[in-house]
Amino acid sequence: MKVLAADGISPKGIELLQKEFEVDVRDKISAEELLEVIPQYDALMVRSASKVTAEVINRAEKLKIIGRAGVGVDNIDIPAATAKGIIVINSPGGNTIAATEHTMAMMLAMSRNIPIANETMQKGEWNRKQYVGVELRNKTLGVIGMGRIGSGVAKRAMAFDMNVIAYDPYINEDRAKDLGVTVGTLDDVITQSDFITVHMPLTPDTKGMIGMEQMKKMKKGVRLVNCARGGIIVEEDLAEAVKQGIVAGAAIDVFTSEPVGADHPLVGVPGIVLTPHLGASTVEAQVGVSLDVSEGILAALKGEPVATAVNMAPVSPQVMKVIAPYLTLAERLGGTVASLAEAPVKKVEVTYNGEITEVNTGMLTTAVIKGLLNPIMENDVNYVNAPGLAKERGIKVTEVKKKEAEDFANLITVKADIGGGKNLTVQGTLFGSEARIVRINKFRVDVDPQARILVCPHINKPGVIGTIGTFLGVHGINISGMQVGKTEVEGTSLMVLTVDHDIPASVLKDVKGIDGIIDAKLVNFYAI
Ligand SMILES: NC(=O)c1ccc[n+]([C@@H]2O[C@H](COP(=O)([O-])OP(=O)(O)OC[C@H]3O[C@@H](n4cnc5c(N)ncnc54)[C@H](O)[C@@H]3O)[C@@H](O)[C@H]2O)c1
Ligand SMILES: O=C(O)CC[C@@H](O)C(=O)O
Repeated sequence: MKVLAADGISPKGIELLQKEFEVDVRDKISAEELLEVIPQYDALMVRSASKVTAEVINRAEKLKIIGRAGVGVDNIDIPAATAKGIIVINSPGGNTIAATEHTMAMMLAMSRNIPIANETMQKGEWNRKQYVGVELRNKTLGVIGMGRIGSGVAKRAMAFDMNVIAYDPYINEDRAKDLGVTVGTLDDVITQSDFITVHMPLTPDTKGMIGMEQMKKMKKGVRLVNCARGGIIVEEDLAEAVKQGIVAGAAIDVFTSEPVGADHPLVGVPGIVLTPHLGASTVEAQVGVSLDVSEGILAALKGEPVATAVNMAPVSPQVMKVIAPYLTLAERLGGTVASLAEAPVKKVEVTYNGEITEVNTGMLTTAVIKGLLNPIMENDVNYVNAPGLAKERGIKVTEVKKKEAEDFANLITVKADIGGGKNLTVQGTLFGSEARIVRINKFRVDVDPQARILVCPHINKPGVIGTIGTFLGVHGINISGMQVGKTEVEGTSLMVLTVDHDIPASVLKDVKGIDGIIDAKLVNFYAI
């Protein structure tokens, strides 16, 4: 498999990927070049420079995952990726400290005139009177967006003896109070703050949130900081407000359109400090984000779920710890159902019993659907596209949770409605860390869902098992394991043979013709 690492990704993550995959590193790649080369790649890693548009995504032929070495995924067309079943991951925390510290650096640099003082001194000037600054102590800092970076900035600002007032419509008020932050409305922040810093993504709600109208309501001498996304503060309005003295100063790291040239409205305005999107540019953060996305890409290319996928329901690390051991089992139960079903599955009910019901099992249900669809779909089915594909095919999926354990501490039951009043049920559990299928329809079994299994309901009479063994042997198919159902149902039993070789359709047809064999279905776990 091939990975393209664009935009100057730190070598640490690339080294990790190179152990398993071929990695092409293109620190600078134009939009045209990206379009041209994308069909070759299974995974793409970018920072903020490359725009992964719908056109790039639709041109991709093998792409399975896009890794954003950073937080903001606004340079990736997520709906286009989701529609194609491409996982998009980011590094939600890898550069938090870097961006937090950059915000503090910008706030201090702006309030103490450091950039201009340095610039003039480098020219041999000694201007002490001209560059008198203001202190942070006892000032009110308004934080808009109290997520990872906003909270980090608030905490640090309090160490500078600032009062912090925050606005975030989705804020966890208890956490804000624990931090010692006052929670207010947007208007409170705008009218009461001496410094205002924004830390939210660029969305239709946040775009242009701070323009001339808001700036005119602000305290005289207010200073603004934007290390989040260009466009949250209207650039032309900010330039004008600083020129007119409505706003005393600004420190801006991010821009509506990057890179920025000398013609940008904020360039050359005295009182405005600019940096070229350096918020995440520390050695530590670049190593962090590079490792985060590389680990995600490694997992995704092995078909494992990635907790940092942004186009899937988020799964917390705590929940992931509980459900991770069951993912393969769930997928194999789905695959077993697909292989045993005589007709298209119309409905799937996944029932969870036992302790596992205490966490969100949504991802396990997706794993069941992934396993159910993978053997029958041309294209790869993954955690991103499985729910949508099931819906497209009219398969209704429901989840049931029963806290009480049955015979096993935890049990997953997949019941499929295959129409005509017929159902198919497969149950599985974990014995330690080992997956086991413990029931197929009414038959109690103990099957290791590995390699290939041949599932044969048969009449419980002498000679049937021997005949099938000899028949497969004649066709060069070795049996490496065998299980006969522990229950007999109306004179029938279930035989599950682990076979070392694929069974051609013609041989399978003949197996079905053996006296006493009711049916024979191959479950090939390599294809699930
Ligand atoms: N300059 C850089 O290099 C750099 C580096 C890292 C992150 N960032 C950017 O910083 C921003 C914040 O990153 P984070 O990691 O703290 O994200 P986060 O997801 O932890 O926090 C974002 C916060 O914004 C809040 N929010 C959303 N809509 C809002 C609205 N309408 N009004 C107020 N608050 C709103 C959310 O509730 C959330 O708490 C992102 O845009 C990210 O891309 C920039
Ligand atoms: O890649 C970068 O350096 C910028 C990253 C930053 O904007 C982010 O959203 O994480």
